[in-house]
Amino acid sequence: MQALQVKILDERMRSQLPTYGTPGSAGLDLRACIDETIEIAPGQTVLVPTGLAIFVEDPGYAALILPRSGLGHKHGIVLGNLVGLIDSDYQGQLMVSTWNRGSTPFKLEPMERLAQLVIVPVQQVELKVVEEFAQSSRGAGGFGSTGRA
Ligand SMILES: O=c1ccn([C@H]2C[C@H](O)[C@@H](COP(=O)(O)OP(=O)(O)OP(=O)(O)O)O2)c(=O)[nH]1
Ligand SMILES: [Mg+2]
Repeated sequence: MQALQVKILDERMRSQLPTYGTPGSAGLDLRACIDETIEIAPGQTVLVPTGLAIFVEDPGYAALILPRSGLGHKHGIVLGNLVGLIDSDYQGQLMVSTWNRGSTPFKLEPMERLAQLVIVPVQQVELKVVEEFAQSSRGAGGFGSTGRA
C-alpha cells in the first residue's frame, strides 16, 4: 500500500484517522468536522470541513470525494458538486459540499462519516490537434444511439 501525506487540521481527527473499513474497501470515510449539529434543509447545500488536508503530490494520481451510498439513498445527502476532484497539488483542507437533495431536513452530527475519499490514477495528456480521426465503428453516435437499455 502506498503512503499518502496527511495534515491534521482538527485535533479530533488525530485519534480517528480514516481507515479502510474492510480489506477490499476503495474509500476512506471523511468525517464532518463541525462543532455543533447542523440542520440541512431540503435543497440546501453546506460546505463542511473534514479536519484533514492531503498532498497527493504525484500528478499521476488524484483523489475523488464521493457520497456514501447509505446517506445518499436513504437520506438524500449527496454532494453539491456531484463529485469532488482533489488535484494532486491541492494542499488545503478537504471540504465536502453537502447537498440535501431530499424532501426532509437532515441533522448532520459532529464527526459523523459524511463522504468518502478514493485515490485514483490519472493520465495527464498533451493535446495534439488533428483535422480527421481514424474512422471508428461508433463515429459520433452517442446519447442512446445504440438503443434503449
Ligand atoms: O469537493 C471538493 C472539490 C474540490 N476541493 C478542493 C480540492 C481541489 O483541488 C480544489 C479545486 O477544485 P476544482 O478544480 O474542482 O474547483 P474549481 O472551481 O475549478 O476551483 P479552482 O479554480 O481553485 O481550481 O478544491 C475540495 O476540497 N472538495
Ligand atoms: Mg479547477
